[in-house]
Amino acid sequence: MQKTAKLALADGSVFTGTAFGADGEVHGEVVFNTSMTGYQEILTDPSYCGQIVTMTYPQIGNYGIVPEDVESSGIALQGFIIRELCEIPSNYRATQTLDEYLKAAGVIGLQGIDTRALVRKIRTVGAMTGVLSTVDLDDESLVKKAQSSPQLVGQDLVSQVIPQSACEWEEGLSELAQSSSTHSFAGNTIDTLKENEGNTGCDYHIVAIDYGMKWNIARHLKQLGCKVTILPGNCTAQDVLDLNPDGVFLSNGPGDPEPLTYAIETIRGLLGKVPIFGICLGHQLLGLACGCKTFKLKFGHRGANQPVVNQDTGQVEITSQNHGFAIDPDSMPDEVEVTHINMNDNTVAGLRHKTYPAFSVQYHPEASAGPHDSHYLFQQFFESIKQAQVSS
Ligand SMILES: NC(=O)CC[C@H](N)C(=O)O
Repeated sequence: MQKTAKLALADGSVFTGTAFGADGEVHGEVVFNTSMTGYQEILTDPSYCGQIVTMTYPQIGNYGIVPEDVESSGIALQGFIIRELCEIPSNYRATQTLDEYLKAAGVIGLQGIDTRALVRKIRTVGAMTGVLSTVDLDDESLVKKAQSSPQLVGQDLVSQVIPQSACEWEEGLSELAQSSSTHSFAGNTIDTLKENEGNTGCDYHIVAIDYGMKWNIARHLKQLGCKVTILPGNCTAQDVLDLNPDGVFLSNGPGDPEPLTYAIETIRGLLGKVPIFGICLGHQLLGLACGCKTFKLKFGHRGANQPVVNQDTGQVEITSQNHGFAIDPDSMPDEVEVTHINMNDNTVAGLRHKTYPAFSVQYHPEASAGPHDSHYLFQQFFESIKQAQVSS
């Protein structure tokens, strides 16, 4: 029997559809993702903590759930909204349907609403707080709850998703990921790249500071030959330096970067002492540590086809993105320069410190899901480590 679920937004609108996944009630910032594939990677990306995610692609669930494709140990997002659930997936790798997966994880799903109308509203009004419920179906009550639920700005959501302790990361890319990555390396496999380009990270010890890291980043670093030590996002600069790393990686993560003063302080303590590479939240935190400011975008960038232009080469990369905040270019101190720009709205998509070996991007070179155009950034990180070692 079909069960009703409702989404109410803080602006007073209510969307009524059919429930799938778990029962209950949640609140969160309602955002949308335009990727045609990758719902499993989106569900398990810890950066969505505190958010209710709507997919714009009309049918979701077609290839089921594959245990080895997860980006973290669980689902951090609050709720999942789609136009239509595919109930009979077709994929030899799948072990579960999307419905079964969300039920087991206790995550509420809503299907059968006009997701295009919802996305147009978010684009017009901006990302809003919403309440998703299968238990309270009273419109007025739900709208009131949406209006009184906390906003995402100003909250520290990282503390909800960071690992409890340090660990060594041992997993490389899956065989399938390795073979599909070959396209993006101009016909080279990762192994031939290692042989041809010499030191592509082999033997480097990378400390990855985990603010809610997508596992495919660690898989890439491992696959490229690094020893990868993961430290929780609340570590100190001394914790990192005690491990004597060759390079430090700053991960993606959820929510507003500005309240994360402990992370910003740690990065300040590392700048100039060790080469740094940051992705997404890691990029925003590096910027803040260098003296930049961040601001909230109207509705963010979440999808797998965001065009970014590299200011050094003039080349355009098609990138995977998931963020709601960005670096304010007017706040940049002289020591920092913009390296990449998002071509949809000219926001800052990459930066570099002019004197210290430290750079970062607002998007996801590890893809998962998405194109592999930006994989070269891992090589760039290794190059900056090599140069730092030569000149020291
Ligand atoms: N994927 C991420 O790291 C997201 C960064 C940050 N939480 C934002 O929304 O902008």
